[in-house]
Amino acid sequence: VRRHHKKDRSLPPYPLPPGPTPLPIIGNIHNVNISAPWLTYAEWSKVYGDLVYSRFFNQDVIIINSEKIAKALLEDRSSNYADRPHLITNTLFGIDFNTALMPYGGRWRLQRRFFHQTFKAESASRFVPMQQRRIHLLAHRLLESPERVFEHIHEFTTSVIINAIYDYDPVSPDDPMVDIIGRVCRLIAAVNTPEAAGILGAFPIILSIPSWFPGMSIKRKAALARTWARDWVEIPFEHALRKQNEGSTSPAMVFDGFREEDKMGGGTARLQALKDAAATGFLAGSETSGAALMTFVLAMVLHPAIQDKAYAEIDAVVGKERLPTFDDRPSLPYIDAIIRETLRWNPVVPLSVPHAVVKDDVYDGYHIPKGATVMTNLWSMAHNEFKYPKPFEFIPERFLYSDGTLTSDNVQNIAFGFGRRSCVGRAFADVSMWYAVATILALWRMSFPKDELGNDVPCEPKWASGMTTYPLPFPCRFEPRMPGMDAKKLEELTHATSVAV
Ligand code: HEM
Repeated sequence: VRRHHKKDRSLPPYPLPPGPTPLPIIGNIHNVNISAPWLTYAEWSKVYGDLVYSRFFNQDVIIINSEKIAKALLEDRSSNYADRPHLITNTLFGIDFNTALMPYGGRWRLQRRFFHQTFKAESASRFVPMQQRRIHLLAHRLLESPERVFEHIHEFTTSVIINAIYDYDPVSPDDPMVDIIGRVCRLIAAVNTPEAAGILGAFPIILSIPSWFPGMSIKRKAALARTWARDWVEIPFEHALRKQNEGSTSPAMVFDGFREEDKMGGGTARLQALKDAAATGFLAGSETSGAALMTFVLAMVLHPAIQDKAYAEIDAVVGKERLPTFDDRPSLPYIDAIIRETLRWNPVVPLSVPHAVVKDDVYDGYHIPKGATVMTNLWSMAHNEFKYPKPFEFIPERFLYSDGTLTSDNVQNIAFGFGRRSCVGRAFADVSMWYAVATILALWRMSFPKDELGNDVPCEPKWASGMTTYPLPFPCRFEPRMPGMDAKKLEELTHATSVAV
């Protein structure tokens, strides 16, 4: 009774934002569509408005469904919303080194600085020749085995980021270095479900049950994940150290970090921060860009008329004697409109990465409690029908003025988040996406497979669910657009394509 009264006395003077009525103990978790929670939150916003309060077990959760509120809180009051939720599962699985998941503070700042010095737009431009080289390799792979398009996309996105971070150039789609990271991510994705995270967060005592106890296999898998996570941090870093000692002159995040260390005098904590940031970047950069490109392929297969418009633009500007280079970008606005629409149509990180509130706040007469988890519903913002009429349709023209030039809406927030924790790899991702989209459209016509009468056999794509969402591999056809295309002709085309700087 005393506790109850004490709680009453300390009730905030402002009400919490409106939201669904929670059940005792579990809160609102039973109402959420676990495979696509952003859809539930979008539904809630229709009933309760763009700022919604809910509770998952004992955790306060604030959901932001509009760009206006996201800017007001995450950007205008950025330091108060730059924390991340403290999840017990991050330590359990050995991924608490990850820049994207770590609390706001000195350790995060150090890691973010390493990212910034390598991936800010001026520095990221050093990677353009490497990105161009790897996209030409993707073109060759597509010519050899077009039916493995999604594997080739995965190889492209992982290879550009692992090159940019560690100066490591994978030689095949199943390169062992790439798999060092892939295997731990697959293991964690399989066991670290939102339900497991919610229950373990609310009742951490469960973790004191021995791992041999029925139902506690999560502890055994977590021990394996911790070992593999150490390999993920150490093994690629050792490769970069070797390359540095051999005198490599390629640009790479780890080398930039070493140079910074020489200036600052180094130190164990700084070296560890560099290792941890590098390992984070590999994960953060590969799956997201791959997800966006898989969405692009689906959109193209569904919209042959959009491909035709893109072909007309590319043929007029680039011609058929070479492939697009980054220098062509200003003359190819329709390609950029397609990329923006891809990122809007299916924001690949639909709920962004959750933020957390540093201290109590008041917004628009509502109390935002300290420690609350903040979900930024980027999906809702991307499907705001006032800003984007017919939001479920794929319409690149919404980003073009009637004279064909690009509008000022570059969907950066919707794709890459708001405030101090927004994506630090956006400039690099932007170039990789541009190269992939422009080169694929220069070379290929994409469609659904055909039946014996030559009609399209469309399929209903299934979507991956998790922190990133994208269409799972689906059957599609890649036919060369240029007559007589073979390995020799492609080689001539890539040879004729000067390296953009
Ligand atoms: C199309 C590709 C990409 C998309 C859509 C994307 C999207 C995002 C989003 C939505 C966030 C969360 C922002 C927030 O918390 O408000 C994020 C964070 C982050 N991204 Fe990306 N990203 C992409 C590519 C990359 C690349 C290539 C890198 C590495 C160079 C990268 C590194 C990071 C890091 C380190 C964070 C955490 C930032 C922090 O917590 O301070 N991302 N990204």
